Amino acid sequence: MKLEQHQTQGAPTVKDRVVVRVPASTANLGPGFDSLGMALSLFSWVDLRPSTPEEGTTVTLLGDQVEGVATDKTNLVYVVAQEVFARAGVKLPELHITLRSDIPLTRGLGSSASAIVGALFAANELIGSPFTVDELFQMATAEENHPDNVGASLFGGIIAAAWDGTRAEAVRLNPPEALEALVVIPEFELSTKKARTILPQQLSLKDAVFNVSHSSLLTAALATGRLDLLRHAMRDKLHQPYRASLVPGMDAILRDAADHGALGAVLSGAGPTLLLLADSGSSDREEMVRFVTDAMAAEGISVTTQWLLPWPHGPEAVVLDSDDPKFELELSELLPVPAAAEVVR
Ligand SMILES: Nc1ncnc2c1ncn2[C@@H]1O[C@H](COP(=O)(O)OP(=O)(O)OP(=O)(O)O)[C@@H](O)[C@H]1O
Ligand SMILES: N[C@@H](CCO)C(=O)O
Repeated sequence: MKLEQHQTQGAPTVKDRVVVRVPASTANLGPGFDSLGMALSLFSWVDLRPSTPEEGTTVTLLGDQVEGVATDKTNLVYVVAQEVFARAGVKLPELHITLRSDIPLTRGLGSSASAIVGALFAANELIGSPFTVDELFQMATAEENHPDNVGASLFGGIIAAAWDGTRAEAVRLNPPEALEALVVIPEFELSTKKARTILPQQLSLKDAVFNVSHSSLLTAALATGRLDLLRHAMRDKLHQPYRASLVPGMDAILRDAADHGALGAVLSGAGPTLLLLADSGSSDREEMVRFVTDAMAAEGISVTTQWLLPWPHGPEAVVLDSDDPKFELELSELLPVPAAAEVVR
């Protein structure tokens, strides 16, 4: 039966259920601090259904990676969804929220950005999509305070973005065909807040020029498929040198990864995950994994390594009426983890 009580005259018809799958992201790509991002083939899911005042708001968490996430109205997804409803003039104070994420929390793989983008996208779909994707991008950037992770999760592929505090702009690039990524995820968490506090407030002109030039070179290299330039172009003097003390083993990996088969290596977002890019046609995958595992073990840190692909799509959504035979299916049955073969660029 449809939830007629959520339809009011002149207001959009509220849907019964929306499930969204959103990709993870890696930000900065080295020199492109707060401006370059790439979506990755690792996912989180947001499932929204309107609830009643009697049932109230519920938050159900699925899987290990969302352990510890708030299950009351302080939950990021609830808060962001309410911002969408408020802006649209729709009242939906009670929600049934189900969250699954395969993106580890506070590791530099954009878990908060995927939750924000998932909440914005699902909430917008739930009330009949009053907002454009650009409007969602503006809201996501204001929420996260930088456009790199949210832009990648929202548009897919690689994005070059800028935010002046009022308006965000982004250009999406198709990832080069042969590009793949090895993520090296340490066992410890590092909050973005802590990893930003350690940054200096001022930079020398020399270091600023270094970053502007390398970020420009990297963007052009990615746009034209010049993978041979990544080793040179992915260097950074704005954030990584200052964050190195928070991630033991990082210096050695960034310095030597290219000698062990990587195209380039960087801190993923605010860390502590490290990202090594590779050429699927020529890189020695086993040697790369051995190298990073040994380098981190030498510092007493155990890591999980995972091979991922640049993911070309933003959020994908399924909108369901309560009389749909699929209505009771779990979110990852509606939107399963895609097979690698589905990555068509
Ligand atoms: N699926 C989710 N649902 C609700 N809240 C989430 C979810 N995923 C992440 N969060 C919130 O985001 C916080 C992590 O944000 P933080 O910016 O520190 O790390 P990150 O986004 O994983 O890394 P980075 O921004 O460096 O890529 C979590 O502690 C949690 O509060
Ligand atoms: N650009 C951001 C990404 C983390 O959210 C940073 O490096 O702090």
